[in-house]
Amino acid sequence: MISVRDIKVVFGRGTPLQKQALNGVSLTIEQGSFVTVIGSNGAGKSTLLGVLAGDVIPSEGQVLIGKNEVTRRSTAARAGLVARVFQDPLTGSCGSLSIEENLALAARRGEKRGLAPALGGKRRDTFKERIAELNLGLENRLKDRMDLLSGGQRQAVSLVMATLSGSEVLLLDEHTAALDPGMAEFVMNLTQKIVTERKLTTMMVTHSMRQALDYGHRTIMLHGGEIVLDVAGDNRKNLQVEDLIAMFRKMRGQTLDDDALLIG
Ligand SMILES: Nc1ncnc2c1ncn2[C@@H]1O[C@H](COP(=O)(O)OP(=O)(O)OP(=O)(O)O)[C@@H](O)[C@H]1O
Repeated sequence: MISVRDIKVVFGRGTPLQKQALNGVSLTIEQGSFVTVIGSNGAGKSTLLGVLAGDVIPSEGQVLIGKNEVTRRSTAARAGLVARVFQDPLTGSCGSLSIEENLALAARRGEKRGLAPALGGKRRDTFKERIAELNLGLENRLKDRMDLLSGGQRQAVSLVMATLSGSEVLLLDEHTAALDPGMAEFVMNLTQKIVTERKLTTMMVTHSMRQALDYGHRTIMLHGGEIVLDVAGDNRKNLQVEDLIAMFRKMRGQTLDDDALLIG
């Protein structure tokens, strides 16, 4: 479960560039619920993920992950609670380490022990099984360096890594935006499968209105650091991509020139 209460974030306080990125955001996401997050550029989406991951410490408000109050805990201190997959396939895994070394590190996230014991025979078998489930043939390449993989393969492995330490919260920051459409769909279907099987409480930021409505249980829209739309159930089922685009237009008070991008 994730619960944020009246979160306020101000960047560059007291400078001419002062920016209120989040302005009193409150949100509760039940255990196992998958929420998609949309909003125009600068709406505060990444800042909200940062508040949950620990990159951004809010000036006001409270963040709870499960029963843990983590508002002021560093990213490292909450690493065992929260897993994250980024837009750039090169972020979040280490290119110069092998696939299995990356998996071993991910399995030990939030712990202090070294790498060596993490790569014992039993662990290796588990990694092999988990990677084989991707059906990408990577189970025979566990000793290959991570930077030999394509962007899509790397995101698929990153998703497996995100589930290895037992974190119950998964944060996805436009994790398919850099992939070609076919690979993006593969990674999205994989995401849905992993989230459902492992009952992960998930928040996914996307610029694709289609993805926002097709995946998950609930959609929120941020604008100007505030939640301006929060839909689930039948209300969400009845919502069309065109409705979301119309809301974007209304919020921005202008015609979008990148509708095609948003629909994709
Ligand atoms: N570290 C920072 N220092 C100063 N301003 C920041 C910082 N991070 C974000 N901002 C500002 O806060 C606002 C919200 O940014 P944020 O990155 O959360 O938006 P976003 O909705 O993720 O946008 P995008 O879709 O463009 O990624 C923006 O005006 C941004 O310029």
